[in-house]
Amino acid sequence: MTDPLPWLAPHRDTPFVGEVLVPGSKSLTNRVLILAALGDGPSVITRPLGSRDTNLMAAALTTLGATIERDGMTWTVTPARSTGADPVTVDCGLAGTVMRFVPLLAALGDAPVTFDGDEHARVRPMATTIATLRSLGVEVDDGGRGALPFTVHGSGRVPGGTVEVDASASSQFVSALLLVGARFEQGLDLRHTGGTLPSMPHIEMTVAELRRRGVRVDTDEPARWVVHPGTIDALDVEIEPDLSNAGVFIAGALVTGGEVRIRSWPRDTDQAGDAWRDIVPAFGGTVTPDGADLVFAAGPELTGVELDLHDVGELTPVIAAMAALATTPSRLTGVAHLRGHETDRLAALVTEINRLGGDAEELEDGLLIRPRPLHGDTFRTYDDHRMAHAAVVLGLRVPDLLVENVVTTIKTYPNFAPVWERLMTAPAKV
Ligand SMILES: O=C(O)C1=C[C@@H](OP(=O)(O)O)[C@@H](O)[C@H](O)C1
Ligand SMILES: C=C(OP(=O)(O)O)C(=O)O
Repeated sequence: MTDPLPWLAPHRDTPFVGEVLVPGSKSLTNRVLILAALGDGPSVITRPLGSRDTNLMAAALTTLGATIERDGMTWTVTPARSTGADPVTVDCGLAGTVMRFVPLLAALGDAPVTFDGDEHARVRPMATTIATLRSLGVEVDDGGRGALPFTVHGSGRVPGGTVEVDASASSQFVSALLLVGARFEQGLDLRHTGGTLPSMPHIEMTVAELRRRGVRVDTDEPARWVVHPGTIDALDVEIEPDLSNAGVFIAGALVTGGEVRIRSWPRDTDQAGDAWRDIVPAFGGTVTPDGADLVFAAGPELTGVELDLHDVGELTPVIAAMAALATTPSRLTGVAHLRGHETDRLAALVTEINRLGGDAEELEDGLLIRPRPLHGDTFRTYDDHRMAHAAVVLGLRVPDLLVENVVTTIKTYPNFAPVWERLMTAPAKV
């Protein structure tokens, strides 16, 4: 879905003071959907995220034989009784979790499954998925491209055992294997062999969700995971609010000198977005628990930051927007792998911040941002929801900023633009 007309981002000269309950977590919803589809009985998911990425995941699992009944904010997932053998196609859109996780499930079935996605999905790193499947003895026809589209020819069983992956381009290659490892005949003994491993909280989330469903996962050695073969228990769960997406509202409060209450912030969570509790003080702001909520408030000055974002790379675009509006320079490192995200986020952020008159520079593994007065222009979003989030944060302080294709935010946040407009155009509270 694309918007033909650029959207004028709300701008304000007064502090934004408000509260928001963000929709459910993408990463949790898509893991819980997969584990429910592999479970030993039906599972009920409450407050799932209903966005493009999770709808694509639900459609993919349905294509592979699961049944998903939706009743408002409750989805009931019944695993496939038996999979057919007729060829089927899965649309991955631009969703990393669909393109990396679902091919491993396809390997467990009998039907040839062809995976494809958006134009840009065809350049996202997928060679590790293809190599992994082949090392597990699964036939993959990729026409020699090492990328989407490709067809997985499952044979109904995967012996499993020892597997080595280089997941330096994405933690999702590890999570994909862990999610299905218990269903391999010998389980899985997985080692990451690459130099760096990004997004560790996302891998920890995968392990935690497996353990909650009775799967034995040993993590005694760094970069090694042993998943014991066995069943995956069905489990009814409620999905936590998406803390990464909460970041755009937190940034809105910080760049306007205001305050935002994020409702129902989970006290104990595996989400990468929990890192906002540490990032906000680095920008000079404060974080105060209040009942089930967290209140994030601006400090006297929005100071620049030196942050290694290796573990929480998906927060980078919004942090970069805040950095461009700060009073001192910022250095963001540890995120070379962002070049393989929805777009090359390092190049995109430099181009778009500098289009507004900013001074951003690409580093080998991150960004250097020196604040400068910015002017309005059309901020390109490259079909990347988080580039749109960066744009609207900048628009709060930069007049006449137009956001190209703001609707791209439906990837992880239905209705984002109207919600943002309503909150950000509300009168200042006194
Ligand atoms: O497993 C997941 O749910 C995710 C893992 C991370 O991917 P990378 O390790 O590729 O950054 C993250 O950035 C992405 O938004 C979601
Ligand atoms: C990198 C992201 O998404 P994906 O799951 O498509 O990799 C993201 O949401 O920032």
